Amino acid sequence: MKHFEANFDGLVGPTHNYAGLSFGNVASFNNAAQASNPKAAAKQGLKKAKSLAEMGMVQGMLAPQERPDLTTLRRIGFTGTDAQVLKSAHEQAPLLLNACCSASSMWTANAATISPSADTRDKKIHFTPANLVDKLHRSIEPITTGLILQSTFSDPNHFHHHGHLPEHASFGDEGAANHTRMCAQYGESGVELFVYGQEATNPNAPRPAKFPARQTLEASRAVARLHQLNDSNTVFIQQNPDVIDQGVFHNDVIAVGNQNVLFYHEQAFVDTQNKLDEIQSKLNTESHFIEVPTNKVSINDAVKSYLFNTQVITLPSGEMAIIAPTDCQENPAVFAYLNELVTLETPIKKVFYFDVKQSMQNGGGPACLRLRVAMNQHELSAVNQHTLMNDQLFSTLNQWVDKHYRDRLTTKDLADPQLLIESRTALDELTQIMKLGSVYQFQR
Ligand SMILES: N=C(N)NCCC[C@H](NC(=O)CCC(=O)O)C(=O)O
Repeated sequence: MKHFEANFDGLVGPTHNYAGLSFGNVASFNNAAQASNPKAAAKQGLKKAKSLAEMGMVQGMLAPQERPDLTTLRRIGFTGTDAQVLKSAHEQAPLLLNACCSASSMWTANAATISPSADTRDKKIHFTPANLVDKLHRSIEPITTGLILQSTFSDPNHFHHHGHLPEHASFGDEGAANHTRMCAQYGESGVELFVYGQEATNPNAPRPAKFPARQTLEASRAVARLHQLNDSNTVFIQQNPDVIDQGVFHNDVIAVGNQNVLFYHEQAFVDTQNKLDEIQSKLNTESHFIEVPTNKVSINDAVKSYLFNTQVITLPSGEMAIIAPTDCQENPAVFAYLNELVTLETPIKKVFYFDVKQSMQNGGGPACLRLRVAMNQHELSAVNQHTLMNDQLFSTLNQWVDKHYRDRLTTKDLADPQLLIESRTALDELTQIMKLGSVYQFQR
């Protein structure tokens, strides 16, 4: 049976803005308080998704979350009409209002961890929404994420949905941004790499000194248990705490895998050689470990350009390609490295560049914008077909963006009651376009 990797990109929501909410994420901090362009952001994302579909990839879209999040604002004590809630939050606690308005669900690499049916004991695809507890604005995502995933992958014969992990720092979980899977073919059992930033329950284990380590080993192990994986198809690897302190807030900022390729920076991990040996011993195919040395690409250049937040995809021809942000073209060291990479003896033969600058300015590159689901033809038939990218969905969603999105937004605009109305109107229409049912609180 045919099997492949599908990518589900996050549709950028109407409140996309720069609020400097992510301590440890250099771009988010540096661009705080700049004006954003939600319309351009959504269109950049749609263009990337459509281009991958045109390359012959299976491409889906995941709906954004409801923002401003009035449910959370009421939960923390703001009362009255919706407009009054926004006004008093703006006056009394503007930073909390910003957190409740972030369009951060666009980075669907953080939506969940997914294990394909080839790896799991019950032979179903497993989904665990990430609790994202390290950041307030992201910790309010998992319940709606679960609902959106369930309405996208609804057939219980194929899809096994779990709740998010306990909402405590010991179980900090950032989803697929700290998880990658290696395999020979997508439909064959593979090895799932869980990359964690710290061991929460072991105070003597290494951890970063300056910035938070968002993913814990305890969370990674819990997800592996829930997903019915075992020792022979998992490897747990610690991220190098020194690079977290240089702005590598997720593993997908420093490493990415696809099939038998692991593309990573020399400084990405702790105990690198032993971990590579463990991966190779558990994998039933010859691996290509493509290690990028510091003397070719510094950590600073990797963080600025997002060289590793690229998608490594297998094209229908069997060749691999890298989907990179245009920022990689603009960085001389990184551009030179990529030009050299395609000439080397590795499966990666092409690089395609995409302008996703609206997302990059908040620290989200091409790989942050997508959630990978390895699946077979039967499983794909069981997916909500209205979420799959094609000419029609592309043009419908572009028109929908043109109709509802602003082309300029600052944090000052977030209390505007009109923005709430615009967002709800847009999302209500979107649930009809994508046949999602009532996934939002305002629809319930
Ligand atoms: N690497 C992956 N997979 N995802 C990138 C997530 C970026 C996101 N930025 C933000 O949430 C910034 C929001 C703001 O500052 O307005 C984050 O830090 O969680």
